[in-house]
Amino acid sequence: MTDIKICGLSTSETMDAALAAGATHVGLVHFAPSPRHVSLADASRLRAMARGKAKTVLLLVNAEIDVTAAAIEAVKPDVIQFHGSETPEWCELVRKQMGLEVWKALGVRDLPTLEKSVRYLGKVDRILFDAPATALPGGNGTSFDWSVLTGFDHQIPWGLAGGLTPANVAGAITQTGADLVDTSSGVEIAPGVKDVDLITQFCETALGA
Ligand SMILES: O=C(O)c1ccccc1NCC(=O)[C@H](O)[C@H](O)COP(=O)(O)O
Repeated sequence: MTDIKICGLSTSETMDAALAAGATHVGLVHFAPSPRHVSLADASRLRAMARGKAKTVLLLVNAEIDVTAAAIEAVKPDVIQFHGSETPEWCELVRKQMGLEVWKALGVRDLPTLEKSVRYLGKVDRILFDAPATALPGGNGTSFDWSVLTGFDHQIPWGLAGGLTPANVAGAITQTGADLVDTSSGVEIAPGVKDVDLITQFCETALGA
């Protein structure tokens, strides 16, 4: 069965919807320029709702070490997702020092980008293949050409992100064989405004694929 991450949750109502619909992972964005940014206090409150029901993924972008440590200490996520230009060495350091699951997002343009992921082998728990950064490092609602994934020798568990919606997620799973699908703007009615019905539809469709 494919794991499902609903990213960029910021309200109790939409967190409840994601948990009720069967999301395996819920994402909290702590990155001030994002319309989905949540404070550490709000992230901690939302994290408590998910405890024991889904894994909480805290998302940071090129954060300094003190900010990273403070965020992990405050929110106590199950997973930290790095969505900037964090190096394999940085990911490994955080994974060892903080003792939690570490994911690295990579914006995919072509096969060489996929090949870059191998540098993270043994240093992260999952690679998230996303569309390349545009206005924001992620959460832009754009897809990449999934055909580059065909035949690639994945050495690290991976997930698929970028422009996934209730309408295309089943096809994405069938085409790519992703172990995890991740959506943010595909379940929104405006940037940062999640919709309960779209969250439910996305999860139902992904679970049925
Ligand atoms: O969601 C954001 O606002 C965001 C901001 C900065 C870095 C990453 C961000 N999101 C990361 C995610 O994991 C998204 O779910 C992923 O990029 C897919 O987004 P979308 O194409 O909107 O479904």
